[in-house]
Amino acid sequence: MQHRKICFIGAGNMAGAIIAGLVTSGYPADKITVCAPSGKNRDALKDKYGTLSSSDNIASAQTADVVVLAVKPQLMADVCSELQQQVDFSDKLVLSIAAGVSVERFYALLGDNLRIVRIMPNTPSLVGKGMSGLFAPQQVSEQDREFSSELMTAVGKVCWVETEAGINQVIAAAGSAPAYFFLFMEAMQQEAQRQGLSADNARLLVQQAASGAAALVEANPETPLSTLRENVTSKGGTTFAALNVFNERDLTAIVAQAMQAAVARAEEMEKQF
Ligand SMILES: NC(=O)C1=CN([C@@H]2O[C@H](COP(=O)(O)OP(=O)(O)OC[C@H]3O[C@@H](n4cnc5c(N)ncnc54)[C@H](OP(=O)(O)O)[C@@H]3O)[C@@H](O)[C@H]2O)C=CC1
Ligand SMILES: O=C(O)[C@@H]1CCC=N1
Repeated sequence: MQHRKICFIGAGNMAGAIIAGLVTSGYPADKITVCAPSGKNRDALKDKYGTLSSSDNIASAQTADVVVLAVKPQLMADVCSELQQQVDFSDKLVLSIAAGVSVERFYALLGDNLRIVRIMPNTPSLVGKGMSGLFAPQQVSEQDREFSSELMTAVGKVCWVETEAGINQVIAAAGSAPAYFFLFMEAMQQEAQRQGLSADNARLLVQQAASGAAALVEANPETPLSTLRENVTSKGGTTFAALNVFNERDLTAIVAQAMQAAVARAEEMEKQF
C-alpha cells in the first residue's frame, strides 16, 4: 500500500488500536504522528510503536497527507474550527472515525471541497481483527477510496456502505458490537464463578468458547449461523435447556432493541454535534 504521511488527531482507545494494528502490519511508524493534549496516550504509543508524538494539532496536520480525526464527537467542532483556521485541507485526505458527526457537518467545519471519508472501525483493530465500514461522498477519488480501504485492511476487514446512513448501521453491527460480546462474556464468567469455578478457569472457559465459536463462524462462511447453533443443540439436552431460557426472554428482540438504540443515538448525535 501507499505510505502517506498520516496525522492522528486523538490518541485514545480507537486511534491507539488502529495505530497498533497499522505498525504491527508494517506501516512505517515514522510516517505516523499522533496528537493529543496530554502526553499520556500519545507517548505510550511512541514508546511502544515508534510513532511520532505531538501536542500541536495544527503543525502536525499542516505537514500531513492524511488527517485522521479521532477525538470524541462532542469535541469535534472545537478541534476542527481550530484546524480550519490554519490548515489548508485542499491537498489532504481527511478520515473521520467519529460516530455521530456527518459529512455535511465536516463540510461546514472544514470547507465544502473537503476530501473526506467516514470510517467506522472497532477496537479489535488492535489485534488485526478489526471491522470497518467506510463511506465517501461521490466526489472522493478512487485513489483516496483505495488508500482508505488499504489502511483499514491493514488492521482487519472492510466494507463500503453506499449511503451515509449505513455508517450508523455499521456502528450497531460492528463499531459498538465488541462491547455486546464482552457484556455477554462478563455475565457468563460471573455465573461460572458463582457456580464454583475459579476466576482463572471461568475466564479461560468463556474466552476459549467465544473465540472458538467465532473461529467456527469464520471457517464456515457458507454455513448459516443457525446450523452452527443446531450442531451444538442435542434435543432435550443441556444446550436446549439453556437456549430455552434465552428464547423465553426473547433474546432476539432484546438484541434488535439494543442495535436500534445504537442507531438512534448516532442519529441524535448527528443533530447534537
Ligand atoms: N472506542 C471505540 O470502540 C470506537 C470509537 N470510535 C470513535 O473514535 C473517536 C475516539 O473515541 P475513543 O478513542 O474511544 O476516545 P478516547 O476518549 O479514548 O480518546 C480521545 C482522544 O482524544 C484526545 N483529545 C482530546 N482533546 C483533544 C484535542 N483538542 N486535540 C487532539 N486530541 C484531543 C484525547 O487526548 P488525551 O490522550 O490527552 O486524553 C484522547 O487521546 C470517537 O469519535 C468515537 O466515536 C469509533 C469506533 C469505535
Ligand atoms: O460508543 C461509541 O459512541 C463509540 C462508537 C462505536 C463504539 N464506540
